[in-house]
Formats: sequence, C-alpha cells, structure tokens
Amino acid sequence: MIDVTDEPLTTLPPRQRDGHKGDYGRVLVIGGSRGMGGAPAMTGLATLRSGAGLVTVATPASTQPIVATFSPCFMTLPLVEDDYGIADYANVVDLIAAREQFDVWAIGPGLGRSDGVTELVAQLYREIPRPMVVDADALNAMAASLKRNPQALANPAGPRVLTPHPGEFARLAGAMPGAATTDRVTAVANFCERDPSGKLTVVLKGRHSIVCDGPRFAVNGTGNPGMATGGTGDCLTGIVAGLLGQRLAPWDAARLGMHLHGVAGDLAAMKLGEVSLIASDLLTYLPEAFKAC
Ligand SMILES: NC(=O)C1=CN([C@@H]2O[C@H](COP(=O)(O)OP(=O)(O)OC[C@H]3O[C@@H](n4cnc5c(N)ncnc54)[C@H](O)[C@@H]3O)[C@@H](O)[C@H]2O)[C@@H](O)CC1
Ligand SMILES: Nc1ncnc2c1ncn2[C@@H]1O[C@H](COP(=O)(O)OP(=O)(O)O)[C@@H](O)[C@H]1O
Ligand SMILES: [Mg+2]
Repeated sequence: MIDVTDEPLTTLPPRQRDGHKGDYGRVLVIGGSRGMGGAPAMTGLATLRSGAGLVTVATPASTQPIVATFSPCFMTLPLVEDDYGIADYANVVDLIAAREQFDVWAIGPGLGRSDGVTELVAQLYREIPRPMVVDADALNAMAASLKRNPQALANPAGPRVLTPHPGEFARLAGAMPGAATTDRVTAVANFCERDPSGKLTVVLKGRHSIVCDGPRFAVNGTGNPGMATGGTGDCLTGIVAGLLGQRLAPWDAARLGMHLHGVAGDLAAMKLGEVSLIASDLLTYLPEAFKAC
C-alpha cells in the first residue's frame, strides 16, 4: 500500500560554530564528456551552493580543464578515455579504490552514452557503499544494463536516489508515465516495488515532481515552466547530493531538494521571467531558497 506523505519537510540542522568541511560532506560528481562539460559543472556548483564541504568532479581528461574553469572551488579528477569515450575498466578500479574518500557520489550529468559508460555505471552502482544520486546518462546506462540482465543492478551496496525525467524514466521502466499525477505516482511506485533492494528513492521530474521510496510518496508544489531549460535537472542532482552530504536521509534529501530547487526556480522566474530563466539563474537564487526554508 503506498501512501502520500503529510510529514513536514526535514530541513538542515543549524551549523555548529566549530563545524568543518568534513561535517558537510565530501561529494564526488562523475560526469561530462566532450561538448557536455557544463552539466557536471552545474551539478558541482549546485552541490556547493547546497552546503557541501568539498566537491570533486571526475570527468574525462579532455573535459577536465574545461570543467575546472567553472569554479576555483572544484577539485577535478581525469577519467581515462579512449577514442570511443570513457574507458571503463581503468576508471572503475581507480574510483572504487577511492570509495572511502567520498561521502556521497553523483553520477551521470553529461556523461554521454557508450559501452564504457554502461560498464562504469553498473559497477559503481553495485559496488559503492555510499549514498549515490543517479541521473541523466547514468540512468540511460542503467537502462542498457537492465535490458541485458534485469537482475544486473538488483542489490546495490548503498542507497540510490534516481532522478529521471519522463524520457529517462521510460527507458528505465519500459513505458512513458502518463501525464496525470495519479498515473505518475502509480508508475514510479510500481517501479520502486519491483526493486528488491529497498535502497531506492526515485524522483520522477516534471511539472509536479514526485518522490517515492516504495511505501510512501510526496508531490512537489514548487517550480514553474521557466525551469524547462537545459541544465536545471543537473542542478537538482547537485542539490540532492549536497543535502545527502550533510547527512539527510535519501527520502528527506530528495523531498527537500526538489522543494528548494523549485523555490529557487520560482524566485528566478519572479525576477527574470519564465522565458529568460536559465539553469545558472537557479544557482544564483538557490541561497535565497535555503534562507527561506
Ligand atoms: N550544458 C550541458 O552540458 C547540458 C548537458 N545535458 C546532458 O545531456 C544529456 C542528455 O539529457 P537530455 O535530458 O537533454 O536528453 P534525453 O534524450 O535524455 O531527454 C530528452 C528527451 O526525453 C524526453 N523528455 C524529456 N523530458 C520530458 C518530459 N518532461 N516529458 C516528456 N518527455 C520528456 C523527450 O523525448 C526529449 O526529447 C544528459 O547527460 C544531460 O545531463 C543536459 O542536462 C543539458 C545541459
Ligand atoms: N513545467 C515545469 N514546471 C516545473 N518544473 C519543471 C517544468 N519543466 C521542467 N521542470 C523541472 O526542470 C528540471 C528538468 O530536468 P532535466 O530534464 O533533467 O534537465 P537537464 O537534464 O537539461 O538538466 C526538472 O527538475 C523538472 O522538474
Ligand atoms: Mg537531466
């Protein structure tokens, strides 16, 4: 039985005067590819703006210098690539070896699609014991793995928060959810129930994003169509990762993240109008959204 939640949003606790970076999370963002360096950069900036202590962006070596220029606050790691994109094995070994260095992982924005990406995502999804936000091309990679073997991702080593838009959800679940909220709730609840791990939280994005973890769901009431612009989903990934890094549970991080994401979008639309709003404006108004929360 799935039930709509009426719990109040869980927000971040006030900061201790002696807080330090480690208290607020070390987040690894894995994303980017030739021509899509902006996506992981927006994710990383949203993670920082959401309070994370440290952000590292792992991105193909060819994209690393571009991503690094987006913020002096980023650290960056080069992913080994061949002529076809990310060379999975070398990256997997290094990244899994680094698993204790990072408290939260966020994978997918701008990552591109290739066999190497599919293999990289599948192995990290299974092996990393920390909370992981899975978005964009990592969701597409999951869909490719599940197509080959429906049990390929059955038992991840840690909690997973998936953030598909309807197109990505259709690839994962096999069918586009209906437009009505009730259809979307049913679609995402069925998807969660099919996952035996009990470690899944899914945010089905759209006009009224829905978060579901199996037994419960919540419908987001903030946001506007000005947010239907490239990069805003990459920002949501970073917000959720930043909240996970500050030790919110996946359910709470997903609910609060989609709420704040929409509030920032509404503040931006009030100032700039829905037509001209772009993803980086959402980052500009995110601090105000946090202050209002
Ligand atoms: N500046 C950058 O580097 C950017 C990179 N991006 C990356 O581009 C890659 C592809 O992501 P996209 O989402 O653009 O491409 P997708 O091919 O995943 O999604 C686009 C298609 O999905 C369907 N779709 C999306 N939203 C829908 C909705 N609300 N209702 C119904 N159908 C819907 C539509 O068929 C649409 O053509 C991702 O890795 C993403 O992170 C994008 O985030 C845009 C910005
Ligand atoms: N009409 C809308 N009203 C409110 N939010 C919207 C609307 N359209 C899109 N959004 C939000 O914008 C974001 C788009 O995500 P996504 O498609 O992944 O963008 P991208 O991959 O380009 O970053 C989602 O969080 C979605 O909820
Ligand atoms: Mg997206």
